[in-house]
Amino acid sequence: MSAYLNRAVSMVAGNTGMASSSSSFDTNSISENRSFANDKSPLQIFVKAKKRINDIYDEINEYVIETFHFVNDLPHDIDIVDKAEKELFESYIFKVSAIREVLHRDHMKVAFFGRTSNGKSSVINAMLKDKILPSGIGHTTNCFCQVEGVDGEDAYLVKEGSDEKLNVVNIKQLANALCQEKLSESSLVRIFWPRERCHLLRDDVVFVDSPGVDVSANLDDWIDNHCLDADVFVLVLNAESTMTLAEKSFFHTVSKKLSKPNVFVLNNRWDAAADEMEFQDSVRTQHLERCLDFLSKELKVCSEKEAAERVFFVSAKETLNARIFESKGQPPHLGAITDGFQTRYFEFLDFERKFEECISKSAVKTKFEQHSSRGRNIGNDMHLMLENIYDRSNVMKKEKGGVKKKLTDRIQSTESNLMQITREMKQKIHNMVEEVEKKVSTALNEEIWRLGVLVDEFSMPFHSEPLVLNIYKKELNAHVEAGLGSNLRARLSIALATNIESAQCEMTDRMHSLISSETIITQNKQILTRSQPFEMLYSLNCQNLCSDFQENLDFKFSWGITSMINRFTGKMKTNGKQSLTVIHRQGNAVNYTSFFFVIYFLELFSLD
Ligand SMILES: Nc1nc2c(ncn2[C@@H]2O[C@H](COP(=O)(O)OP(=O)(O)OP(=O)(O)O)[C@@H](O)[C@H]2O)c(=O)[nH]1
Repeated sequence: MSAYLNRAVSMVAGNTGMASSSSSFDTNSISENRSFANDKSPLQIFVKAKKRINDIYDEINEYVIETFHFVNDLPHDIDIVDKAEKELFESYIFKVSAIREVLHRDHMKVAFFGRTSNGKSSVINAMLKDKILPSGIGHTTNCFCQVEGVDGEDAYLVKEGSDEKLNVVNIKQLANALCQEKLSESSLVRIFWPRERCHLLRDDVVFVDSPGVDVSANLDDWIDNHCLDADVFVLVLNAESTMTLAEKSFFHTVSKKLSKPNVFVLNNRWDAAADEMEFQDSVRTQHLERCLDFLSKELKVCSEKEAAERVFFVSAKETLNARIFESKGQPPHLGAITDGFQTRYFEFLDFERKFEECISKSAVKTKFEQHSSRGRNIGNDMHLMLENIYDRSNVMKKEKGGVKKKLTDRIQSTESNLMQITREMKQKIHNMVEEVEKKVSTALNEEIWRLGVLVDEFSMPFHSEPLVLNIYKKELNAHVEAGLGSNLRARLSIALATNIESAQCEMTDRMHSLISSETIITQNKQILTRSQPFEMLYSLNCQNLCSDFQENLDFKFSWGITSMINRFTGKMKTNGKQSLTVIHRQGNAVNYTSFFFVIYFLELFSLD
């Protein structure tokens, strides 16, 4: 009672209280309240929270998608993230998108219950400031009607199980549409009303009107289908009578299914009490006490103090009338039915403000608390997973760093060893070349000394005829070339081949020591195929060597005998332009030729 008095005093301060006449109606206070309803409405708590949580979820969505793509795009050969983890990251994308969808649809829901004709539809219409739902004497609401805001100018309704949008131009049409259909009591008709016509719809409040609780035994179904997501319940009572068992038992069931539902009680038709002014206070006290007891002691949904802020005495019909006049630019008190309109009207405004505060806070809590904790959990889970991945990649980085260092060190040591081996091998090759040169030179020298034998073996008959002589020379050259070649091959090939093979083996062994055994196995085949048998080729081409030789069958040699002896003994350097001494000798031409060859070859292959 005291709460009521405080409320009444605060609302009508400066006026004559409940008995004030409709003519002294304070229009300034009303417009103040109206602007409050629009701009500073407690519903903004929900509206802002919804915007904020949607923004947060947009960010979470970006984060989740970006993370998934990052994880998914990691090279497959890098074993940091396994398949299960990738799938988990992907699952967060679906989770977040599902939550975002729910969030976009989230609204504040208020459901109205009470006996038939108590004025449920009238209360909703008064709150929406328009005759949206049909109301009248008798059972007018035959199913659940949900009024929700929609963008645009056109109102329409959608029946349960259908996507068809039925145009609704006016209330009569809506009433007809609802009556024509044989709808079950617990079915739902959704009425979409332009949200700009009412701030409650604009701010995402959804109203649910119900058939009278006295006309159905299916209360459980009603609760399951229409009440579980409701943020606020309004019990609309008829102030002309007392609360019935049906009304009480419905809310008992609600409070069993939902933990501490927010229940407001409207003692509607309070205008009727004005007809019996002398009993008004006592009736009010009686109703109030019963309602407070019902909320705090029977349902136990709130304390007695809180309950005092949830019980109101209003006239929905009057409020609706006032608002309709107001919307036409006329004074609201024209809608008054009886005396005390201003008090009842303010009490209705007070109900609306408390209702808005309650529904806004409750919806933020019930709708967004869960989503925000889910968002936090998703963020935390992903953070944890990414940290694990980060730790793993750090370990891997360390390992790879170690391997890289080992390899770099190995490359450096291999490079320096390779340079060392290359140097040594170059030296070895150089030595071998020198040795080969020496051996070839020695062998060639010896063979040249033995040229006489080769020439002696040449048995072609000699003739001084120039033509025959040319053929003779050619054959002799070929004979010497073949003989010298085969002699050199016999003397040098094996020794040189052995030498080269051992050098090759040494080189291969030393190269093997530089590379790992596995690499050797894979490379061995190639190395083997590359090692061809060593073969020596002696290309003497006597024909060319002797091309500048002009025989003189008169045997007029220009070298002196001493210098020739010096030449044979190697004491004398030759430049191919020695003075010649003439020797005259008749006899065996073969011997002369032989002699000549020896001298000539000695001059050619002189190693000086
Ligand atoms: N005097 C007076 N009449 C009211 C008030 N509220 C509603 N009525 C009238 O009561 C009748 C029933 O109102 P409704 O709003 O249809 O009641 P309801 O609870 O929705 O009824 P159902 O839809 O049948 O369950 C209508 O004729 C209204 O004009 C009020 O505050 N004062």
